[in-house]
Amino acid sequence: MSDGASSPETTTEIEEDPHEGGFRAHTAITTERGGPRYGEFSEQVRALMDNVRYACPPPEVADELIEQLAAINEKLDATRIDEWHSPSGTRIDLPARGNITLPPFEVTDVNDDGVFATVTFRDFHLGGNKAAHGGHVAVAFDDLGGYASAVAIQGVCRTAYLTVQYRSITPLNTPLQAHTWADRVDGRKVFTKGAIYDGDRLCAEMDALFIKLNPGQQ
Ligand SMILES: CCCCCCCC(=O)SCCNC(=O)CCNC(=O)[C@H](O)C(C)(C)COP(=O)(O)OP(=O)(O)OC[C@H]1O[C@@H](n2cnc3c(N)ncnc32)[C@H](O)[C@@H]1OP(=O)(O)O
Repeated sequence: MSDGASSPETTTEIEEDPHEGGFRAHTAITTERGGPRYGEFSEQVRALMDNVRYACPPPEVADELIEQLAAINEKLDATRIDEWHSPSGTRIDLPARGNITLPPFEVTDVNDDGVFATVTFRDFHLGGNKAAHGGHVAVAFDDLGGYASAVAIQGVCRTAYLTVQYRSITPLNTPLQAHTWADRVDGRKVFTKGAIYDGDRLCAEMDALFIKLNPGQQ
């Protein structure tokens, strides 16, 4: 029995050696984890997060929702698995690789000029007065910057620092153009830049350092 708040005791570890450092698992990339409806499932969770951000449930509705959510959490708790085999983060066919903790993005191109993506901040990502929260903007940059760094240096990187210049309001529920690229590589260091635009308008810029992990490095 679980209260649904946290339940690591039920997380199933799969017996193999899935880890060689960083984010890299030995497990195969597959778009089949979670089944054919995992994308719909993720979208329902995102819709829940959006609705909760704006919801003001009257007490009787809250009573009902608490029961329903507790039942859902109990059901989900029973399906927990280790991070390497979880579909979230590995479903490369879905927005943000199926990771609902990231603002949903779709990578449109990866080439010598870097990574190009469309990112949409949703109601859940509200900072205030219809604008995206700056932290969520940084999350998008971290992931897409990490991607550009990994491509540039052909290895897994971790963020050493990441700064964001917020140039103008980043709107919600608007497909925005994101671009991240390796500006300079020096040994294991990838100096990476990024920008998010709403059409011609610059919303934010990133200046970051990603470090290529050594073999086995966490
Ligand atoms: C596709 C999916 C993409 C997903 C991307 C998501 C990325 C993330 O969010 S990672 C999570 C956030 N980051 C972290 O938790 C990292 C925590 N920090 C660390 O683990 C370590 O400090 C780490 C790995 C960054 C560097 O440590 P280590 O490998 O020992 O390197 P270290 O020898 O200290 O430094 C290497 C070089 O970088 C430089 N350096 C390291 N950190 C910094 C820094 N913050 N500022 C400036 N320079 C730095 C060092 O001076 C050194 O330079 P040089 O080679 O010229 O002497």
